[in-house]
Amino acid sequence: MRYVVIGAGAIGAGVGGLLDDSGSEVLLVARGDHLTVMREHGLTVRMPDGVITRRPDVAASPEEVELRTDDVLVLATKTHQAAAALATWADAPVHDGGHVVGTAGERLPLLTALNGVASEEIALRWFARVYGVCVWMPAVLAQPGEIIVRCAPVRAILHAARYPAALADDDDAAFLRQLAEDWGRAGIQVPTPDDVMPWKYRKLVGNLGNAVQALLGDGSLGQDITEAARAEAAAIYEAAGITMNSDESERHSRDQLTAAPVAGAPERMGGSTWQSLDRGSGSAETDYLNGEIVAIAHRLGRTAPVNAGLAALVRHAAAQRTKPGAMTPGELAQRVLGQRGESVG
Ligand SMILES: CC(C)(CO)C(=O)C(=O)O
Repeated sequence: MRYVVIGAGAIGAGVGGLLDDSGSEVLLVARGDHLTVMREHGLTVRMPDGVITRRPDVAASPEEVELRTDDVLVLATKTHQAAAALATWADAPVHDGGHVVGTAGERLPLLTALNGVASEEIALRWFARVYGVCVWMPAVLAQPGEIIVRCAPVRAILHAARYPAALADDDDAAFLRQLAEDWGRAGIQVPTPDDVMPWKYRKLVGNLGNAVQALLGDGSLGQDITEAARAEAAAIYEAAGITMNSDESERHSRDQLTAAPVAGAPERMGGSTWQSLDRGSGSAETDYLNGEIVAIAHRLGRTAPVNAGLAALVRHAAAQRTKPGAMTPGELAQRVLGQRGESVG
């Protein structure tokens, strides 16, 4: 199988670089300076236990790629960019023996390696075979062409399953076995639960703190605000009848993921929302993290003011290209908790 990674940022290029290094065929789709550097100098992945520089194939768009029937598409953009990326790739022709045998949307499996719980439904609009992925991979795009992967020897844990789970058949099981084998050689564990969504809903609760970390610049601050966002999510999940994995099973599944210092890594590094603000990218995926809780609440005729407040502040910070850490814990608590509490850090 060849892995075509659409959106080769921290997660996509991290996975792609490791797969390429362990003998899988890889093609990375990226843009801007990151693409230029990878084209000219290759992709460098720094890890706690070593550095690799690889030269996987790279491309900017489907026009530069001849898709094949053994391709697997790995979507690794942020969720707010997913629809545009998938619409670009869905109609790309797939070739076999010199003939076009269909489109990517009809023929190729698509993995949604993104945070949040929305990308699977988004993908079904264009792709017939969707596999949801719950991504645990602490990684940073440190500079164009260079990714920091922070864990060793296991680099990442990516639970994967057919979406929707009820469609899973023997072909899906065989495909996921092959995937787990290829990715396992790269140090990426791929557990294959029957249904990945309880994992993704649990991970989403963890990711509700990304906004707080990005706004305050430091994940150890504003714990009370993060807890309030998570408590609000738990109440909304319960009201909506959404099941998620227990804290214990999640902790247990991540037992083998150990972060360690990486030589040459920037001193200050945060999660994905922190990285979006730090890069001044103009947008962040918070509307699909904290905003997902707001959407579930609205579906029930309720509100989720803490998560709505965090999402609005990150939207504003991203649009203004404000760097992480522009707010104090007290200011943030005042804005999102109001009279309910005052964060002291
Ligand atoms: C926790 C982590 C780093 C794991 O993949 C993540 O989900 C994020 O940065 O958003």
